[in-house]
Amino acid sequence: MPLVTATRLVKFNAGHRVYNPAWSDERNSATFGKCSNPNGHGHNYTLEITIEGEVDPETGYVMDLGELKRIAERELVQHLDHKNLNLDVPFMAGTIPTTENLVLACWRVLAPKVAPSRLVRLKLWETENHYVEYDGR
Ligand SMILES: Nc1nc2c(c(=O)[nH]1)N=C([C@H](O)[C@H](O)COP(=O)(O)OP(=O)(O)OP(=O)(O)O)CN2
Repeated sequence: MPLVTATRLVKFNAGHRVYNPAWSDERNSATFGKCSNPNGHGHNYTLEITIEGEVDPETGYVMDLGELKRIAERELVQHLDHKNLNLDVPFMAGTIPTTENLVLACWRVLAPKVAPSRLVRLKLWETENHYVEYDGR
């Protein structure tokens, strides 16, 4: 059977301070620049979620993208939206809240929830100018 991918976007906004707590303020500032501002800053994030599977002959769907939206909102968005990524989000605890660490955390949370489809790619936009991608490797 052919495998088809399907993608759903979800959006959330969140604040963070990008810094390594084991470092001095000077080293954080030299490494992370304005992103290490002690009072934080915020972003409007867009997460592109791509799943893969066989097309169900009865529905014509790989997976209902409305159902994928509901899963993503329940598992991710409600925990991230209007939150401080350094303080409020249990699945980000102990990590520097970079886009890379956030996409890895989103993968760990979401991958087990989309069966029998398979999560094959997450693309996370932090600003309109940059994004990271992860495919589970
Ligand atoms: N590899 C990464 N690099 C950077 C990350 C990251 O998560 N991974 N994050 C940041 C900061 O969070 C920063 O807030 C990004 O904002 P900004 O520099 O304003 O980003 P833009 O690309 O939109 O703006 P430009 O003016 O075009 O730089 C930095 N680096």
